[in-house]
Amino acid sequence: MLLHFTKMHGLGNDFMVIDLITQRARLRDEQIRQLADRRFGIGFDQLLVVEPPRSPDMDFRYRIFNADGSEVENCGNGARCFARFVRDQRLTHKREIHVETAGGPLTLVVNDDDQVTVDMGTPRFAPSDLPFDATEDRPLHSLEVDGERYEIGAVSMGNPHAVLRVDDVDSAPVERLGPLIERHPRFPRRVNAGFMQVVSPHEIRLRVFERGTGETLACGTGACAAVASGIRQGLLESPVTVHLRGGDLRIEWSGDEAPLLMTGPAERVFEGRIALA
Ligand SMILES: N[C@@H](CCC[C@H](N)C(=O)O)C(=O)O
Repeated sequence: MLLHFTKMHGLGNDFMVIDLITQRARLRDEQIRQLADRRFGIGFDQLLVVEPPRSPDMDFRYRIFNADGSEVENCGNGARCFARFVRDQRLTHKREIHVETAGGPLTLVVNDDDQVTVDMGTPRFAPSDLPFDATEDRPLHSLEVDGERYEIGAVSMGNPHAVLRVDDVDSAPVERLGPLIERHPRFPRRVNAGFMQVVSPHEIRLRVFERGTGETLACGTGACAAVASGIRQGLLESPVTVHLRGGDLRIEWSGDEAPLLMTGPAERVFEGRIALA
């Protein structure tokens, strides 16, 4: 069968987006890995799937798969692309869109300048929310990696994040530590590893080694988690501009139970049809 797809990106974090409301398909893990391959397939960091909602209060169900085929709870850059996709495909005309994800409900708002603001919900720090093997909920946890001790913030944005503060993201050992943190035994479902450089209370630089994908040019939930961890540690104040290798995001969070808002662009690159085996 031929499956219609759209290739999109949010700050260079790239996606294959498929509409499973007007089309039918069931993708196996190995098919997702093959489609994600940048030489033998289409190439993407995540596959985003649009489905009908299960709850009548929601507009869509939004499912996310990493390049390794694993299904995950949330994807921030993907959420902005999702909003743009459902409007471009005329699946909705709404500017405020409510979606179900495996990590909880999200509200996506398409602004007049076509940037998208996502209400990402409230950051969670309890170790059991990630999950993370630790007895206390603390701003920083000591983690031994490759014989060295690091202080990390543990944050759930629906999906799990470990945030490590570094002096300079350009020289940070992302390629070496990223995979070790991702698969650290204290994170039983693996984790996304963020490397945050604080530039000022309102500005950070960030690189993220993503669970199931590797380092990406930008990670939306990673940006939210880094800012939430930085605010909790008293290093940052809302709003915060996050400089990622693919561009900038604006994050606002007034703390405690307040929702965290992420604003940034969403771009369509091309459309195509692919034969599924
Ligand atoms: N790129 C995403 C995050 C995608 C999921 C992540 N790799 C995970 O496994 O949790 C973003 O923009 O948030």
